[in-house]
Amino acid sequence: MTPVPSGEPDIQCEGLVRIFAVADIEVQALQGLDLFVSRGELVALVGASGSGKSTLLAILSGLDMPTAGKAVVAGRDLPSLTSRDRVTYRRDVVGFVWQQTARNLLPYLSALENVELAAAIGRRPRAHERARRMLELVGAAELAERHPAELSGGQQQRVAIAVALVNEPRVLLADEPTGDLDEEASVEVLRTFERVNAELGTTALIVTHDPAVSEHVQRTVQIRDGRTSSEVLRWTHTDDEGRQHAMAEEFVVLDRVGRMQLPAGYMTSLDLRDRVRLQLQVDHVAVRPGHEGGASRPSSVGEEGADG
Ligand SMILES: Nc1ncnc2c1ncn2[C@@H]1O[C@H](COP(=O)(O)OP(=O)(O)OP(=O)(O)O)[C@@H](O)[C@H]1O
Repeated sequence: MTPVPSGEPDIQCEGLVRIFAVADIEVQALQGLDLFVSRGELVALVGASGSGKSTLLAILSGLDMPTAGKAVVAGRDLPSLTSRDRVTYRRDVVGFVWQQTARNLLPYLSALENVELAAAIGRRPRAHERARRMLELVGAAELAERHPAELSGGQQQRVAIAVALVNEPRVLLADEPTGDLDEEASVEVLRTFERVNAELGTTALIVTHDPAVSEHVQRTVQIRDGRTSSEVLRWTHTDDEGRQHAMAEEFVVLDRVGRMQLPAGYMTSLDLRDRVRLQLQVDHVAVRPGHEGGASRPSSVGEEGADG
């Protein structure tokens, strides 16, 4: 596989399309999705049920192939990987944490044995020491000898993070890792993601419905109808007196050809539908309903400014 060029984002999706054919019907699960995640970033992906989150994760984890578009993870061009490359990719490049704890851990092995087994499959030397170190990192050192049935849901997910990271993957993918947990356990698991991201610098993408996630990540990306629609960026601002303030701002995602998604609430409140009028102002673009004042008249080719 090709070496990773430095400075490239760890996850690059451009114009990603995934169409499922069910009987005579085609379902467009991803409709030209763009997503870039830099090396070492911790990003949450949120979106309504059916918006395409799991489809994206299946592609990024090497389980599914896109119908069209670009998907590059840690320098690996996913659509062009052979089935053999795919095995190496899944073993060495990406780690996973799934919602269902049973999918993450083997029930008849202790926490430590689960992590050791993953290290052995990854053919890593000193599997035992590595596994112990990983359990320490996720705050589960004292749980090493317990079997999954003897651990709470949150503890199981922390051990699952140790399993996912023991082979030092470049990218960690998590699908609803807090989906089955109560609020307290969710926070504990999200803090663990923050800690491993800070200490190991692993790039992480967490798919979630959990509204608490945004406080634990640098960026929350919203996906709607198979495309990224908005992003919330978070940062810490230090004022003149040295006090630190948590800041957040939401942006709408604009792709390279100028497409964006208006928030559903804006469309409803101004009854924006079918077509709209755009007007270029000095420092912004105005969007107005296209169906007022005889507006539904189609503008002729070459007519400047649909606002007339
Ligand atoms: N194997 C499949 N065959 C047919 N349609 C599929 C398949 N997988 C997903 N879809 C469809 O693609 C769309 C996106 O589904 P996906 O599971 O990616 O959404 P999601 O955002 O992960 O939803 P949820 O939050 O409920 O898990 C949906 O309309 C879904 O019905």
